[in-house]
Amino acid sequence: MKDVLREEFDIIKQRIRDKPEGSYVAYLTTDDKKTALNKICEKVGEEATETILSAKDGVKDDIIYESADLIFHTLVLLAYCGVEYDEVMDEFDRRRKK
Ligand SMILES: N=c1c2ncn([C@@H]3O[C@H](COP(=O)(O)OP(=O)(O)OP(=O)(O)O)[C@@H](O)[C@H]3O)c2ncn1[C@@H]1O[C@H](COP(=O)(O)O)[C@@H](O)[C@H]1O
Repeated sequence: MKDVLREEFDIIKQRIRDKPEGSYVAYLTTDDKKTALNKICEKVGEEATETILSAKDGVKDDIIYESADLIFHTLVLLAYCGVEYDEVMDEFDRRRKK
């Protein structure tokens, strides 16, 4: 099965590295480290709140849309902090009840 999240993570890393014109990820990550981290964390917090509100409203399409925003910004945070996708997957694997 195609691993869309892994592919997305690789694109995010490429955008952080190359900072192409018009890239949203580049916009979030181009400032000095403290500012960039604040910008990313603010988005993660905002999207978490929107996900919670959508769950409470109970509209499935909104929950999907907002949680995709949350997961996307979490991937940006991980990539910016130098965490590899596989390191998070390994942690899930470690927790899995065998
Ligand atoms: N998956 C995403 C993605 N998900 C969300 N976003 C952006 O995240 C921002 C979310 O901000 P807001 O919540 O304020 O905006 P909103 O969701 O439109 O509005 P509300 O939820 O507030 O109603 C928007 O600007 C979205 O465009 C994304 N921006 C980019 N990607 C992917 O990331 C990769 C790199 O993108 P670029 O860096 O733009 O090249 C590409 O594969 C893109 O498809």
